Amino acid sequence: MAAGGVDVSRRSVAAKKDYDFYRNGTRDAYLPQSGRDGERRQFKRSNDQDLRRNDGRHRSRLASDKGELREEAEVHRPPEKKRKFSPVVWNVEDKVGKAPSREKTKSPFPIPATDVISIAVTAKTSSKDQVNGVMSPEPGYLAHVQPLEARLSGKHLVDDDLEEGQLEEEQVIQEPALKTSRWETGLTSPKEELISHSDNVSKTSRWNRSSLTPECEEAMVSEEQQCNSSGSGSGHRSLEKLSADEYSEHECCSSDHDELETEEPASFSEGGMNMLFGSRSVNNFQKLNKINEGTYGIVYKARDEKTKEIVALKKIKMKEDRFEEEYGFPLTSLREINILLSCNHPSIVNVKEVVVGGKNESDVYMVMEHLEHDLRGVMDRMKQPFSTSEVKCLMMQLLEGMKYLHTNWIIHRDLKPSNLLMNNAGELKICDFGMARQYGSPIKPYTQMVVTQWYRPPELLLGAKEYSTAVDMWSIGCVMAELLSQKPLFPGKSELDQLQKIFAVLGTPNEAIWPGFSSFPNAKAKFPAQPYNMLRKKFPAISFVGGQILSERGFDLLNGLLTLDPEKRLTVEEALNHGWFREVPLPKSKDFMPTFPPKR
Ligand SMILES: Nc1ncnc2c1ncn2[C@@H]1O[C@H](COP(=O)(O)OP(=O)(O)OP(=O)(O)O)[C@@H](O)[C@H]1O
Repeated sequence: MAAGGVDVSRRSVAAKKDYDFYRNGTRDAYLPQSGRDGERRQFKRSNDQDLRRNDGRHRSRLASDKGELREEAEVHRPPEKKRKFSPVVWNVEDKVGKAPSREKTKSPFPIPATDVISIAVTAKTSSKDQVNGVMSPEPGYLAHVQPLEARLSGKHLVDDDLEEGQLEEEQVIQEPALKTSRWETGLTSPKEELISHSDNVSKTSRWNRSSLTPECEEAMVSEEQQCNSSGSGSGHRSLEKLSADEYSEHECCSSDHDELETEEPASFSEGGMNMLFGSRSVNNFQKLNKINEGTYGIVYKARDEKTKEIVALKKIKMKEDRFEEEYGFPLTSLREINILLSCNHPSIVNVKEVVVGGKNESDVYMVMEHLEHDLRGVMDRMKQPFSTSEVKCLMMQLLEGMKYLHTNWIIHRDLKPSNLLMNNAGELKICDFGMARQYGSPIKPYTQMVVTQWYRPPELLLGAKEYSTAVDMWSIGCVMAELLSQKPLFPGKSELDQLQKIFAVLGTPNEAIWPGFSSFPNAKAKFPAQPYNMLRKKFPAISFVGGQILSERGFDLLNGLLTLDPEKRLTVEEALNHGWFREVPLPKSKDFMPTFPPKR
């Protein structure tokens, strides 16, 4: 194989042999029928097209041509999913760019002013950027809690009064609308239908935009400063300016700082978000010990005094300094609560309710099911890596959870071992949805400053602004590698170092390997030429020293997840259907997964 000029495209038949060599280090070692390509071919026969659509991987085909988009949009509607709550609605008003109508959105419930807890959701423009919302005066138990954005959205779910002409264009462009939300199987109750709206939402809000897609989520609260204030936020800088010691901590990741940078400037009037009316007090819980402290919250183990159930309480860290550019309730937490309240899957941590109180009356806590461990802690304490069948058990659960999210148009954007909880019943659950967001079509530019650096895919490191579910699949590949070897695969010290580490193992890409690579903003950096894929060396099929081995199929799955070109990277469906999970050793039953002593 000629170095540097090899087309290793998985779609290129002509280059297949070279490609096999590139992937495996040797031509002979690759057995297509038993490997992933075999699996993928088999899998694709059935519904490859649908899967790709469900997985948002066809984004590059979403051109601006309206006719084309209509066609795409029609097939984009995801299947209905079982969720805890049906409607999650963002700026439904904005589809026609009109100011909200108070008549239509007034809550039918009388709101006792004294009982309302007001939380300022603010951002760059501080006290100006506040949104009001009111939840119904029902008890704050989960079954009655409406997703927060819905409470904030300030608009009836379906605006029947919209003029046809006004909607038409948006419908053509962005069919998978939340107007007919993917979670909306019909409006379930008057309470869900009616969302009160603040008098204070400005007509000139930048969120009054014409979008019906799930990205409307962005529209509800200003978020510009979320990332910059975060202790772990890395902020976006060019690769050239980065040096290794700028990353003192590997867990650097920031929020959607610039996701709305193309939006109009915010203009909001004063207000409060009266969203927690009726929520229980945190005094109903006895705090037992602090489990962990993250960027956005402090997590406690606690006991529900009433039910005696052990739970995890995540206290949302408020941005308290009014003179800072942002203060108030962090958008990331709002997103996290909303998404987690909506999700219902065994591999996704269950948020039971939101409670308030504590030292400050306005403290907000998420009440979650409690899991004893996270994978980071477990791996740090294990004497040897998980066995192959244990890795399969964990990977299956992770992929099932991710399939649920991707099918519901949610990208997690921060998958890493510390965000994968595990209990002594062998269950794995995905947590920390602070970075998660919904996506839609056409894909809009999002911030690339997501995903903790070690688990961040090359397209983000190279500066891609348009991305989708493939970013999670890369992180899953990194997690799989770490589960097998018990050490991080790409522990980069800076973004540049991160890319160099990736290319050193997977090969330096070029236009043949990854069409479009050279047009990424950060692709101009001089990367050392590495023409071969060295991944197999790290995960050998045979070990003479008794180390972990990875079968041909296992390697094929790992290599498919860690594919540089996101267009060619495995989708969650493809990964789940991979033959590795069906070959011996089979995935271990959860009942037989190892248990671990509690953390000290
Ligand atoms: N439901 C839970 N049960 C037990 N432990 C949990 C639970 N949720 C979170 N934790 C622990 O708390 C840690 C931090 O939680 P989480 O990641 O949600 O906080 P965060 O502030 O968003 O963190 P980050 O800084 O990564 O964004 C997790 O890594 C995990 O160890």
